[in-house]
Amino acid sequence: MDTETLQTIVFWTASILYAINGLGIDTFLSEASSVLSQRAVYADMFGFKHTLNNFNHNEIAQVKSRLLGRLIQVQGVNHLPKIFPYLVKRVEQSLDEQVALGKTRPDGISLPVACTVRTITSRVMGVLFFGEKTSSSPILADALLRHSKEMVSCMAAFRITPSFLSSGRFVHGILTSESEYWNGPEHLAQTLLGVWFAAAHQPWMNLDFIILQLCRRPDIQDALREEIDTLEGLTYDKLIELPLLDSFIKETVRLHPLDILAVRRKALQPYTFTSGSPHIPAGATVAVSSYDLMHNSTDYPSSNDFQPRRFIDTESSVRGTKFTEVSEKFPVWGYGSLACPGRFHASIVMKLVIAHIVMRYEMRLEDEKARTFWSWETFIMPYESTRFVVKERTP
Ligand code: HEM
Repeated sequence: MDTETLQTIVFWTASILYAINGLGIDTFLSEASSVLSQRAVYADMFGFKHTLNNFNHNEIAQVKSRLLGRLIQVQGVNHLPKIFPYLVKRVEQSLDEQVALGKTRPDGISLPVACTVRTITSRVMGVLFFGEKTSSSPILADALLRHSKEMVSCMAAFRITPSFLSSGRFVHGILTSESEYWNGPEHLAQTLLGVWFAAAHQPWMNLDFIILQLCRRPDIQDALREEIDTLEGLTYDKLIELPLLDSFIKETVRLHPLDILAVRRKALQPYTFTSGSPHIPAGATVAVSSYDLMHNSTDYPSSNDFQPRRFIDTESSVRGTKFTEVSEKFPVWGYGSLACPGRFHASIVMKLVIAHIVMRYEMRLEDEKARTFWSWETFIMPYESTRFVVKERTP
């Protein structure tokens, strides 16, 4: 794909999806702000309208519903340095647990990449969401781990279920017996689980691709060790500033985004952009091609090459930009006022997990030829069966 994909019209199973890069994300979002809904996209994608009552799935952008996001982004980030030591403890503990579950081989311990990073990420995020004590309950920890997996299964199921079967009354009636269930604390819990899904689902998949990259590149493992070794004691402030770690993560995510589209918005009414095109019918989804934006050869010279130091060394405009930065050149966090409020949480958890794994183990793929990812619609997903071998480093 290239930037000409702007006017690409992709016919999807039920709705029409337009990839619009030529307008620029700013124009696309500001011009059509009164008719485009982010929430309606996720409601369709995850089937919320079938399972959540009182959920205004066609909302455009109200201050009240953004409150949680604002809290995460402002208050949540302010608290990260204080929570950091508890996160470190949980990473160490869950890494030990996962390694103990691995298969011993003459050259190390073999572990499934996806299951290992998913479990560690979920355990660490659990501390952020529920505190050290509550999140250490094995029942809660397992339920949290299962939740995002089951959400993804529901998402796939609702995409293929005939609409009369997945209608709100049918499924909701079974789940709740049409009671007041969703109006009380359970409604609050459901909202929290919505944010939990946002937090638990994506970081582990990014980490999966990062571990695969590290396995293929022992030189990067060494370079990261050298960088982390320069720190005297791992603190939040020091970890977020490590340039190679940040650039390496950002480059891996640039080349392996989980979705080749970004900033998806559903048109609640028909809309024609002032330039005269494109015309978006009501019910269609509009998005930008993150693939094209992140392969643009002006910002990313030799854009298909993996360059772990790209954001440190390049002469292009992306030099010095950080993983957590929201930009048209890196739209994985979305864009504008609805951009992901949890990106600082995601970044610190990912950095902590990588730092601990590379400092304790050397790693490689169990089978160099194993398939590592598959795609579904516009999504790219890690294979569950890919394994890596970790070997304890000698100090
Ligand atoms: C690598 C990990 C993550 C990625 C790639 C990611 C990406 C995104 C994207 C693309 C959006 C939609 C933005 C838009 O449509 O413009 C979003 C929304 C959101 N994310 Fe994340 N996210 C990640 C981790 C997290 C974490 C750890 C949290 C919570 C601590 C979180 C909480 C949220 C919430 C609450 C929203 C909805 C915001 C709103 O509607 O105002 N995300 N995320």
